Amino acid sequence: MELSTATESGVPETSSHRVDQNPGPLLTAQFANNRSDQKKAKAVSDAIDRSLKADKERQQREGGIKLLILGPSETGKTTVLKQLKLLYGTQGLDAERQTYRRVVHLNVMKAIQALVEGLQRTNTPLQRAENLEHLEVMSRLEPTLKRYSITSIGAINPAVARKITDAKAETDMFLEMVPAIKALWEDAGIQAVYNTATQINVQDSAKYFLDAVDRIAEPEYVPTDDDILQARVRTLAVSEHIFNIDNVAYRIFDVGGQKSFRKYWAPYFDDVNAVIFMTALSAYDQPCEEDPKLNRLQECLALFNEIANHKLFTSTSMILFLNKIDVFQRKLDAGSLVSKHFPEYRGANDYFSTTVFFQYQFLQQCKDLQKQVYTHFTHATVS
Ligand SMILES: Nc1nc2c(ncn2[C@@H]2O[C@H](COP(=O)(O)OP(=O)(O)OP(=O)(O)O)[C@@H](O)[C@H]2O)c(=O)[nH]1
Ligand SMILES: [Mg+2]
Repeated sequence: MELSTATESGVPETSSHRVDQNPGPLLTAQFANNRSDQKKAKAVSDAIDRSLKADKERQQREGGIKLLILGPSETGKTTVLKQLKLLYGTQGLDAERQTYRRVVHLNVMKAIQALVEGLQRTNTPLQRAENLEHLEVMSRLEPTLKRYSITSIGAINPAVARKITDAKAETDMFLEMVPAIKALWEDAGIQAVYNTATQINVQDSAKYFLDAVDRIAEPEYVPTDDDILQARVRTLAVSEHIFNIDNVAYRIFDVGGQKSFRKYWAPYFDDVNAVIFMTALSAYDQPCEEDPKLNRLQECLALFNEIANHKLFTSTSMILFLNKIDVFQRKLDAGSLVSKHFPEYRGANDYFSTTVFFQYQFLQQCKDLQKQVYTHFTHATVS
């Protein structure tokens, strides 16, 4: 992963204080029964409180450092987790490699489908008339494709079992679509939609996968680490992952970022050492999927406001990843104006000025001026 560091990041060390003897509640009761010894009882009670606190700290220390990866959907939370698996996991991404074969197939089909939708919505003509028959193939397969959806990898999820009924049928469908996918992706009409229509909801990895269709369609195709980093699977449930880094256990939680899944985050907010808050800078010109009237980055700022000022995170380190800087740069290069979506921005439309502006927008959300927010500009799909 490429990190461009604005400030140094860090996770606080837990206290090394240890209380070995816990007086226990029985002792307190004995003292409390004797009125003249109330002072002593209070002292013991305080000792118990201190002891419980120390126990909690020890538990936390022995249970590892707890880190949450939070942020809206599609900002790269699971991608960061994959990077951690590559860096610190015992088997990298091998455990999920086979499952990702199907994910990649689906990603390719959904990418071309989104581009075809964009073509139709923007009334862009195809360059080659003979490609019209491929549009027909696409629309014929669309209802079937809608039924296929992988929403979590490795997790037992009844919804997944219902949706993915037949992996072979899915692969056959992909292979049947390959000629249409290739011809359409090479068509100048589709390329124009990809290059200019930033408003269409096509995934960031579309070009990566569509350029690689021949390799992906090979019978022995096995996804590479890069393929897995680029692949998109919506996270539904909160999942916990344990990494041992320099003999310290890190318990890292990945959550589903869509609005409807955020209600499941709160039970994990206790005793958190650090929060990595993910945001996709490239979303500055995109509407929210759940609420198209809302700008994605505005919605992300509001969510960061909630998290950074949450009462359970007063002493939690806040690490802010301003992610997808590659896509962000590409949009600026294509002439997409930040001021069109953030009218209060009056500066130049270059990378440096705009990133300073966005960083300030995020830091401004934090009401506690003493709170350190460690900021990084990231490109999470670089291996
Ligand atoms: N180009 C580019 N793509 C990225 C970057 N980070 C993540 N992606 C891609 O963005 C897509 C979404 O990433 P995820 O990690 O699944 O997003 P998420 O935040 O976990 O989303 P939810 O699970 O829905 O909450 C994937 O296809 C990733 O490969 C980046 O820095 N640059
Ligand atoms: Mg995810």
